[in-house]
Amino acid sequence: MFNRTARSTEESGHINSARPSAPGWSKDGLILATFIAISLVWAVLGYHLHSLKQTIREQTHRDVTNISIGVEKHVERLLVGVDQVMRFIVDDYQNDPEAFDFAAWLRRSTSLEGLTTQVSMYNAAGELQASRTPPAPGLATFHVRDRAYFQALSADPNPGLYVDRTVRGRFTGRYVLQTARRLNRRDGSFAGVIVTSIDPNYLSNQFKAVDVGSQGSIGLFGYDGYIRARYPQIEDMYERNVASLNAGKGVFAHLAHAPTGTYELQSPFDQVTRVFGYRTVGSLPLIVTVGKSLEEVMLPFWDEQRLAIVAGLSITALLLSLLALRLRALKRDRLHAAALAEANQTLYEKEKIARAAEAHFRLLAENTTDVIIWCDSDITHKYVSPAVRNVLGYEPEELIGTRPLRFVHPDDAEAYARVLRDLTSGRVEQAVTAQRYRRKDGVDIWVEISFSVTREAVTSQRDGYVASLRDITARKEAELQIAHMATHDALTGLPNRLLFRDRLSQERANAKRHGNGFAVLACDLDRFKAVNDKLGHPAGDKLLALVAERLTAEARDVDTVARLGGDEFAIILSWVNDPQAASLAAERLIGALGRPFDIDGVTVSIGVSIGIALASAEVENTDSLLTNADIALYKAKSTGRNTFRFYEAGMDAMVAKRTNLELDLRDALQRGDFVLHYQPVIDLASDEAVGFEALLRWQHPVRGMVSPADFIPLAEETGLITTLGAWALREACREAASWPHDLSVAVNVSAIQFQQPGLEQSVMHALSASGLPARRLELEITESVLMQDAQAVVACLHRLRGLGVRIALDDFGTGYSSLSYLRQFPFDKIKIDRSFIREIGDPDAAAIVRAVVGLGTHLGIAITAEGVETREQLDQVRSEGCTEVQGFLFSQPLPALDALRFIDVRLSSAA
Ligand SMILES: Nc1nc2c(ncn2[C@@H]2O[C@@H]3COP(=O)(O)O[C@H]4[C@@H](O)[C@H](n5cnc6c(=O)[nH]c(N)nc65)O[C@@H]4COP(=O)(O)O[C@H]3[C@H]2O)c(=O)[nH]1
Repeated sequence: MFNRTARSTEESGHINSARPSAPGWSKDGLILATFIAISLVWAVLGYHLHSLKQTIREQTHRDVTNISIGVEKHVERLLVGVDQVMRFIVDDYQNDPEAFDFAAWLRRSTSLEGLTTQVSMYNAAGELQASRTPPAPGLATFHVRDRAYFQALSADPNPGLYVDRTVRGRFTGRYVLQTARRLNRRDGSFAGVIVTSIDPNYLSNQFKAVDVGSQGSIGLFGYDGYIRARYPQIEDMYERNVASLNAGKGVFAHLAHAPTGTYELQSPFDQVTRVFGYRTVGSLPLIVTVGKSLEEVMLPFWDEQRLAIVAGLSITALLLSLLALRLRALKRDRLHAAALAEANQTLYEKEKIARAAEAHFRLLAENTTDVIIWCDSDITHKYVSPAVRNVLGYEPEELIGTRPLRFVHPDDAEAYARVLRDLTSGRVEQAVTAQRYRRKDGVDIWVEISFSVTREAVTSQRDGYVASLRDITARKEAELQIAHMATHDALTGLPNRLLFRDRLSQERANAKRHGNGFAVLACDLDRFKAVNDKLGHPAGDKLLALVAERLTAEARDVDTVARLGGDEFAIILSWVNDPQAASLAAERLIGALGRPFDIDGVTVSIGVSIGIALASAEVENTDSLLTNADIALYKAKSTGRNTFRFYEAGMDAMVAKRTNLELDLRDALQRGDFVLHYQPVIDLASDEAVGFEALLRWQHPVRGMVSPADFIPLAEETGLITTLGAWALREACREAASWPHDLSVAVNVSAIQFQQPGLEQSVMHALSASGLPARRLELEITESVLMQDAQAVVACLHRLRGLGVRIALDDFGTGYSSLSYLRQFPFDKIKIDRSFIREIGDPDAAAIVRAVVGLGTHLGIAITAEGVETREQLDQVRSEGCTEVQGFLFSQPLPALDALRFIDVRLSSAA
């Protein structure tokens, strides 16, 4: 187009002096032609502006449609992910309501953290049964019978997921988006509901990451017209019904005609007119809207319009001048023949005008940020505007004579060639396409190109194409980022639960096709919580990232390593046909995570427990595979950690039994089913009771008295020992404060209590609350306490000793390197384990007791013999030099009242 103009300019310059000006033109004809030309110029400019406006508008409609697809998919994945977990919980509950363990589900479903603020369960009367976070004191009796979801789910025996309004939550008073599912009893009757409270701010923040311009908006609505989440947020937005606010013109008016589409609307909230794309969210009763400000997207248009008006006015002025000149020339022609020279001059002026006109058109093309291109009918570049320097890094001249396909990324070349074929074959008049272009500096960028056919003015034959090309990399990257965010864990970059489940389905399809097996590994880090508590969350995050690196390094390319949430990872091992291959892989993973980690200069050691479920080509249900791997993981953790176990049939029942015991234990703590019994400690020099050892008893309403040997390990494993131990300390000190004659009380302290913060506070609190002098309290610890972080434990023991409390080493002789522990901390007492006393008739056992007594005497430590049952044993431990004894020979552990009576009897018999 521009080249053609240039050529004609040269030709007219050549005839300028030779050809008389427009012979045969009448005055009226000239005036008419000039006004037609002016009208044409304005018509062309008007048409150009009109089509540009249309293009921007249509492009914006396409943009908001594309972005709304991304946002809709993202929201759907999030909500379906939440619902998936709820469906698992509902299934698990309905399979066996009695064995159902809500707490265990919550621990396993850490993927809900962040997105959700609460997961809770209500009975058929709408009363709270359990929740992830306990209600604030004073809220314990609220009910949810008035909630819409409760009423809907209790009335409908077969409802799906119920998505409620965003309302103020009962637990926190903050706005939450509640989704709920119905729980049935075995007979199908209504048993209650499970409710997940989603943080609408979480969704708003995700929307914020999407580029919709500074005045754009993204909203999530329910079919009821209420806002579920929106960015930017507006005051009271959850209370406003958008359907009635925008009656007849908003998203709901359009939704009545089609589930997806676009529209334009002035927002009643901030009066901004936006182009909206809307879509229903999968099968959920929700709609997303994505809006871009019309004013914002039209900015390039207004610039272009200004330029066009300037150009139009200039051309008009020039044409009018030309007309005036021509009229004058005509007049002179008629006056005498010498007017020929003047007419030539007029021609020259005309030439100037034409040049100016071209210059103005060129100005238009050269001042837009889009690259304007004209190609001939062969799609060879004939004109390229200077904006190409910014967009592709080439000089315009470098592109002249080249063809577009040369610059396209090889992966996009085929699709692009198809579009160009559609144009050249005449199938279409216009085309808009987006693909990657390679810049001159080798960087690939995303560009969008709109082609329109141009036609020769006189014949209307196609003679080329005008194209405008713009850089849309930022928009594309935002779209790709949204897709990535929805399927990957932000911290480690590993696939998240959603993608993991997808890969699991693919793996199953592959296995079916090829007849191979595969394995699912559920991995849980050991001692991760301790690192997190001790070094803080940023250190915990770094550790998780390093763990992800090591797991990925151990896996093969065909395997999938995913982070399911918290310290929970999962791996799909492809093409695994025998357990041995899975064992080897698990051993490698345990070895890799067993090596110490360096976190900002601090060396940290953790471990990993792994549950393995093997899948054959016939496996039907991929969900059960992960559940089975989880059950095997549970078994691995309970049998010692840093190990792996395969899933075996029947494990579920065993896990359920253990889970029941754990639940019982938690209930017992709340009901106060624990008591302390007291076993007297006898001083061998005076034969007097000098104190009592406090021993826990569980008075179970059904099982009767449960031995601590049965429940202490479980309490340690579940962390309940911290609460239980603190209670035992308070209770023992309270009881001992009422004993006469400075009798002391010994309390067992578990190794786990040393790993948790707060042990010293518990001891100080028990002493100050009871008024018991610290010297009358003795803490009994076992060697296992010193086997953990010995330095930290010894420091803690010193601080406890600083309070005046005495420290005894319990069960001495049952560990591995007992004597070395005696060097680490100056204990006040050693208690020789009763297994040695039972065997004391045996010369070897007697020799060991003698050695310990010798060591104790040498270090000035009192020695207690535990489990003395017979007079012979008493005589022997006395002759070996023990200073104190405990055992059934004197008394079984006694309830508190009997212990007091025991003291009275001893005192009166001594008197
Ligand atoms: N066969 C026999 N046994 C005797 C004799 N004299 C005492 N015993 C038993 O030996 C155990 C001594 O406690 P332990 O070694 O600290 O061993 C305790 C201790 O490790 C743990 N435990 C008990 N109460 C607590 C507590 O409050 N906190 C912690 N962390 N552990 C506790 O449970 C273990 C078992 O406690 P119990 O079943 O009460 O068992 C007690 C006691 O009843 C005897 O002459 N013959």
